[in-house]
Amino acid sequence: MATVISISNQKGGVGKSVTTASLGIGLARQGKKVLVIDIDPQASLTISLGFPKPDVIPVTLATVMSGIIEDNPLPPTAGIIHHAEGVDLMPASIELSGVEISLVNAMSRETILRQYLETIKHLYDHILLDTSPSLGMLTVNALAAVDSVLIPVQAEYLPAKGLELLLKTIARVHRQINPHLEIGGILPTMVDERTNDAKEIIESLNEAYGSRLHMFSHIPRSVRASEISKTGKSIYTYDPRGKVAAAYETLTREVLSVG
Ligand SMILES: Nc1ncnc2c1ncn2[C@@H]1O[C@H](COP(=O)(O)OP(=O)(O)OP(=O)(O)O)[C@@H](O)[C@H]1O
Repeated sequence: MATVISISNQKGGVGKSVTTASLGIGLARQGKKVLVIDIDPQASLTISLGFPKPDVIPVTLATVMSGIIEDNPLPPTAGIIHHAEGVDLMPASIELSGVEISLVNAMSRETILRQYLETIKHLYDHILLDTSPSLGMLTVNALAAVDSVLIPVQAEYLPAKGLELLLKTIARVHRQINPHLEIGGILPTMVDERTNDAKEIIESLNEAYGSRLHMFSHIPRSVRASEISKTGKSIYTYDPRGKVAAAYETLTREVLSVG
């Protein structure tokens, strides 16, 4: 039965999609069966895994979730695409923003995604959810369905209030909808190792959260990593000897070691 992790932060551009793809493919390279699910209507994970036009994909997460909302579910594996580097992908498209609106009036609106995962969890070792930069109903659906949340934080500005808001939302979902929900930890991303600013931000993240949250080893910034979304490849094939590939391999080991 799969462990389910969401990669979440309502701040945009912090490395959620790159982390989901790199951790997912990292786990697949360790022989694990992995499904990555794109829960962002902007579909950046889908695009970065080599589908530049998500709106022409016939079955996406939007179709799957609509089926459950309308009480007419698709077969469990419908729409799942196999990526050349060993992971399965449930793609997103802009139609997901319509699903988010229809969720408002849906019965069991917080658990539609959880209902979907219950039908496919037995097929995988790990399921990773790439959430959108918001704390709306789609993200609540993700938090309601997962075992843990991994929080990428861009080590460029102090995250301060935004992170508190995310932690409060996680605490509320934990209390009201998903008592199994845990915080896996904070992942500092895009760390410019040459600057003192980045080191100071990692230190202040440690001071503020280190005593109550796990801090994963950081992911450095690299030009090669900023290029991968256009290639449809993972960092392991695009820049195999680079420091970002090595850092995501370390993250993969850290995630495996906590189960
Ligand atoms: N380690 C890195 N070094 C350099 N650039 C990176 C790195 N990781 C991600 N990027 C770049 O930063 C940008 C944002 O990354 P990504 O799309 O993963 O963030 P996101 O949090 O998923 O964004 P959104 O909130 O819009 O979904 C992308 O252009 C990506 O290529």
